[in-house]
Amino acid sequence: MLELRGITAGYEPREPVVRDVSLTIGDGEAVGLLGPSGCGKSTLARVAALLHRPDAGSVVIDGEPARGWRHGAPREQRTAFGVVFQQPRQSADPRLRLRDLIAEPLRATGRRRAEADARVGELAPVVGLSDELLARRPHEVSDGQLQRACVARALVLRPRWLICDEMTAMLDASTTAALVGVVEAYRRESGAGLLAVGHDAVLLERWCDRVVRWERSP
Ligand SMILES: Nc1ncnc2c1ncn2[C@@H]1O[C@H](COP(=O)(O)OP(=O)(O)OP(=O)(O)O)[C@@H](O)[C@H]1O
Repeated sequence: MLELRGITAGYEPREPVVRDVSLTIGDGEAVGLLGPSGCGKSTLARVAALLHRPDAGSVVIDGEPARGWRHGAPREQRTAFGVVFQQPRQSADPRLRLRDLIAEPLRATGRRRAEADARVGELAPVVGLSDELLARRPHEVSDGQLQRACVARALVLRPRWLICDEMTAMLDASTTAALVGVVEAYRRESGAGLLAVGHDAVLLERWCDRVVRWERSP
């Protein structure tokens, strides 16, 4: 179970964008978070993935409170999360070929080249990337192709939890369907839970077991 308990968070301690929000995601559950632009959904998603330290409240992962944030989080907690953001170009190192971008979390956690190559070889067809695309750098591929690589990168360590922050906002209908299908296939096989943030009520209602709606900044 992933629990967000009484989270207050933002960028100015005196003006939090998220105030005292609690949300629980059960094992294997898919929860959608809908709300207007600027209400703090991405901020909460980043707190859930241990990427943003809240001003108050706690994140409890399978009964254990988060023991740090970003690189200060212990590896086993940090790597329990796979995260996909809206803008693949902002989260992709422009120097890396797609195959290295997907393998980045494996290299960062000290896995050998052969293991990384094998895992990338397994994931590339799942997300629909050919060998030729894997050899390209981000500026040589479309946003949809880059987002396919970012989804593979999010799955590469076999996370227990997926946090998808407007993962499909920039994508056409067929790439959206393909990537939601990839996430769902992974969840069926692994039992991972999901927090999917977005604006598209139709998509989230179809995708998730439960949708939480924020009307305005809580
Ligand atoms: N790095 C930052 N520094 C300062 N303020 C920020 C930062 N990131 C977001 N904000 C502000 O925090 C508020 C909430 O932003 P957030 O991105 O969490 O909202 P959101 O609901 O995800 O919006 P959207 O749907 O448009 O992505 C906004 O007013 C935004 O301007």
